[in-house]
Amino acid sequence: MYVKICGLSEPAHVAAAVEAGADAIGFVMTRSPRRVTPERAAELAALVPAHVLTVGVFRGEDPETVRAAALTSGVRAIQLHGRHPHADFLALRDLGVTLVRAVDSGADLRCGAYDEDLLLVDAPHAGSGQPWDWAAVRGRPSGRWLLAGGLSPHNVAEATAAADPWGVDVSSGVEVAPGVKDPALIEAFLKAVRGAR
Ligand SMILES: O=C(O)c1ccccc1N[C@@H]1O[C@H](COP(=O)(O)O)[C@@H](O)[C@H]1O
Repeated sequence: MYVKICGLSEPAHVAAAVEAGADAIGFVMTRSPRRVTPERAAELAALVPAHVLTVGVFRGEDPETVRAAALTSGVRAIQLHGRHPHADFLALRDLGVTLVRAVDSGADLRCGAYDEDLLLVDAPHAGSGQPWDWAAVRGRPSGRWLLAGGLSPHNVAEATAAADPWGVDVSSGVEVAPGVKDPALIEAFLKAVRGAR
């Protein structure tokens, strides 16, 4: 099971996620309690070994703004929330990074329908930490897709059993306060996922 830990802003928490075995690490570069500047994301991304994917998270920004932030930060993937049109994914294709389309369950759930590489199926309010009806998407997404939205060390096994995703993504569920990660919760999340299958 592929695991992304999102919304990191401190070197110690990046190290904790890498040490725990995360496959991908996200830096939020849009309005959020977890927001980091592209320059800060670059400092954090430099601490991440090559086998771990670095992801810049955006919501609703135009492709040129996303492009500039991705180039400054050096992230190797771009995650777009907010029902971006297909044209926005095509406009970023030449960057040569992994493109992640983040949607709620009412969207087109075919990974690749917008020329993205990964699909992320999230709660209606991304980053809110609110669990939702994960079972409702079981069997609907196609291709490589991540389940997100209200996951935590306590419920991720239940969520993966319900939705049968290719991977999972967590932010609030490994925090002690909005934007404040807890290394012990990051480790517990990875253990819960790896033990879930
Ligand atoms: O984390 C945020 O604040 C955020 C802001 C804007 C877009 C996406 C955001 N986070 C993403 O939300 C999901 C799940 O978060 P949670 O575990 O429910 O808190 C995850 O993909 C984050 O990347």
